[in-house]
Amino acid sequence: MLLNVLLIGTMSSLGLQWGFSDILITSLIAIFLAFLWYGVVPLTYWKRKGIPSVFALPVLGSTAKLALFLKSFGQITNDMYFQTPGKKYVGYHRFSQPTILLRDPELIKNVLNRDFVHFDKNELQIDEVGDVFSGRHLFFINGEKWKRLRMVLSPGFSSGKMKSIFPIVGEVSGNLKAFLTEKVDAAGERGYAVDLKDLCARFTTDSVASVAFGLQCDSIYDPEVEFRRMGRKLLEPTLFNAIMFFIIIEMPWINRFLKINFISKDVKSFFRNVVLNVVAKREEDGTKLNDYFQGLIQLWKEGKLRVSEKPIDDGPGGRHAHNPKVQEKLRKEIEANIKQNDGTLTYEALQDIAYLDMVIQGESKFGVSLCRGLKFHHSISGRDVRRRATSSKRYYLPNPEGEGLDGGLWLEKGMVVTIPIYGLHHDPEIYPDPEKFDPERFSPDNKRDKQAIYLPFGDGPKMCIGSRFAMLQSKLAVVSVVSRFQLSPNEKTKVPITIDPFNFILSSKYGQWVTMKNLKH
Ligand code: HEM
Repeated sequence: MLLNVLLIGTMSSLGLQWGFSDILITSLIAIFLAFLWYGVVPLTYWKRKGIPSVFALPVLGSTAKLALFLKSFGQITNDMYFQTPGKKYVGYHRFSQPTILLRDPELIKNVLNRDFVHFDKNELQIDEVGDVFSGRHLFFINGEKWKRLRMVLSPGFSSGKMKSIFPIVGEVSGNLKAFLTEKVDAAGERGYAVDLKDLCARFTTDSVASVAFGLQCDSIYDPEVEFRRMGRKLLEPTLFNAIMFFIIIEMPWINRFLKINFISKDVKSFFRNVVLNVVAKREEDGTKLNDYFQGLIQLWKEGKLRVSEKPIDDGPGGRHAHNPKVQEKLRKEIEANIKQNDGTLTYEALQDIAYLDMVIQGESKFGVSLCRGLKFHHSISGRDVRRRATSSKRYYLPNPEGEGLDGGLWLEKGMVVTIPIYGLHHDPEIYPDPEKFDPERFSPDNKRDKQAIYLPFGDGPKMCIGSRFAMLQSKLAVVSVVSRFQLSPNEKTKVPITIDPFNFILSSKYGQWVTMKNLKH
């Protein structure tokens, strides 16, 4: 357009008269040139650099199906991962933006851990002033601000802290068991058909409300309570939300101007009020609970939650869980463990049930499962982890075709590197028969050599801060359900799961249906 205006201006200043058709033709030429300049020329980037790349359409790039909401984030990177076997990394385009898809486990480990200093910034652009809720969330902030907040929050997720909140999550999982017992007993022989995706979200809501705010919200019994409604709204897979999330995630350079809020106003104001009310109530009656919120109030009083940029001193079925044999083995281990501990389940005993760990890890490899449903935030493991090259010192990636070859790539500052977790977890070279639900892959011995490529919580200094909490509540929920009920697929169960393309987290479109029955003794 600018070119068009300049052309028209130049022609007018030369005294040439313009008719409608002249203006139309000039405009079309200007649009065509802009299309070439912004939509086509950037696609030659990888060829110019001599780096293999995946197909990209002009303007829409390699992620066209994502832009058209035909596939989800995770599926798109997964497709690119499987189109490029044998490469250490390849180039692709998010619109016209050149981006790296990193495939090699060793390079992935370096980017996430050893060379983190080169990649310590998030690529997402959330307006910190206009969208205080998300803009100041650990997940979105960068550099020194991130480092400081991460350090302050980390003790709240230590194993010691998990032990202290164990009884609180234990109580919620007790509610889950009581609720299911009522339903399964009432359903009799035909069993109780339930969507695990929804049930796990309700369990998570109750457990987060208890642990974080000391609130009993009972969404297990009443799915329409406001806490749950607002939580659901936060990530509702509507077309509008899908477009907003798409802009925030895939077009962060546009969001710098649009300043889209990650969380809608009513959800924000609801949770803001929850926080203010809880603080006011505790201040008023002097209550001090052993929950996460009490820790935050303390940090806030000490001024430690102020996000500062001041540098800090570092100092020193068959294929999934319906599998009856797996259920049986798990049940036996749980029973043996509880028996050993005089009929109670302690925090330490829960950590000792090795097979429980293996089942949950086997499940989370799939990305969508009973345990994955237990996440409370946008778990992005089904999507991918991304890092942006930020250091003033440039970063070098070796030749993508193999060891010892000349020629690699100096990453330009700002270049985004994508780590295709879903693809890695489904690669038959890494996990033979990858779609098979097989907890044995995660036995202590087998797990050791998979460490670099088992990344449900990411890795390195930015690894999921809530992983211990996620595991704790997953374990407690699985124990409550498996020790009491037999799970089997029903006519609504979809295998394989259909991924919802409108949802920016990996989520099954039609839920995860099972039928629960009382165990036969
Ligand atoms: C099954 C459940 C969960 C999964 C699979 C999951 C997965 C992830 C992944 C893959 C990352 C990105 C890590 C990286 O960039 O290397 C992440 C980051 C994060 N997760 Fe989780 N998560 C889960 C549950 C939770 C819970 C329960 C909380 C909070 C209580 C939480 C809080 C966070 C935060 C704050 C970050 C950003 C950390 C940072 O940038 O320093 N997550 N999570």
